[in-house]
Amino acid sequence: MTAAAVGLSHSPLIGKNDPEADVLARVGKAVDGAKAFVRDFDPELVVLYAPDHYNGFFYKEMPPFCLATEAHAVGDFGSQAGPLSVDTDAARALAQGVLDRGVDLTVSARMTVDHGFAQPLEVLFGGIDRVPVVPVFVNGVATPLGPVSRIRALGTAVGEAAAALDRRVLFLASGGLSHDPPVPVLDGAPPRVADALIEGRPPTPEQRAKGEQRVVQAGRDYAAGSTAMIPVNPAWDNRLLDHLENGELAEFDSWTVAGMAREGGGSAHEVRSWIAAFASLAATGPYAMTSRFYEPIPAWIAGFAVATARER
Ligand SMILES: O=C(O)/C=C/c1cccc(O)c1O
Ligand SMILES: [Fe+2]
Repeated sequence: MTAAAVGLSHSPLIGKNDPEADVLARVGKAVDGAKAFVRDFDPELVVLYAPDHYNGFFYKEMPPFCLATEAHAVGDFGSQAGPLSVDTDAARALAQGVLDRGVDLTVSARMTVDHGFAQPLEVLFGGIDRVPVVPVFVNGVATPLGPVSRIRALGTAVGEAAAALDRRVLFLASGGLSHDPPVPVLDGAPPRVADALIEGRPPTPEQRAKGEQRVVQAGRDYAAGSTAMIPVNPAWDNRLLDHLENGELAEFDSWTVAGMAREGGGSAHEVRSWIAAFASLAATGPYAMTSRFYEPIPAWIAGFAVATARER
């Protein structure tokens, strides 16, 4: 088995609320580097760790993580809609392998995903149906959240199970780093919002457009500095990237949910996808980070990072 990893921040505001041209050019160069890395690695299977933003997972049942044997994207914020090219046999094998290793994985035979999954597949592969993929939802938004050590355990178990597949496997992380977008919170929500977060009734096109416009406006406010949201935290983000680069994954076990939210904002928990992906790569052997890009981009409500890594 050969393994590699890519971490890529997502933002639904890309292309809708863009920063200055020089920032865009630097991001474009980093993304082009990641694309070349992926092309060169030529994965036979992508294990994609990503969060959801109340499009697929709701409080009626909210697992800490869940692996899909089939998945379709809703197409929020203009992302691609439709079925993902899930490798169902590989997904079943990984699910069994993770459960055999004592991690209580939930499985979905019809997962609904949003831009968190669609965007990295579109950016790196040109579409959500171009490469065999095993989607793994990692809750990074809906509290309560469990200890980060369990995410590391999930990533390790997936990596060990993937090693048995004897294929070129790319572990791909979508999300984070520090950011505090206006994703709704159940605690204290008015009854109508609480009901939507619990039941997950699909929004009408008008409701979806209104919700998306709210996020676009929040990005404008964030960029203008006139907001109550927790600012992007480059020091915290770079500490995370340092630990990933140095293979110090056990360091994350002492990171607390409250501390992460305080330092990185309500959606900083999306870094769980990164921790899972790098734990998977580490489980296959020693690795080296081969590229690392970071920039705070308030217009996208994102501590925006792109990193690539492969086994030594
Ligand atoms: O409201 C949403 O669905 C998502 C918002 C958002 C904004 C910026 C960065 C992210 O990672 C997000 O999920
Ligand atoms: Fe997100």
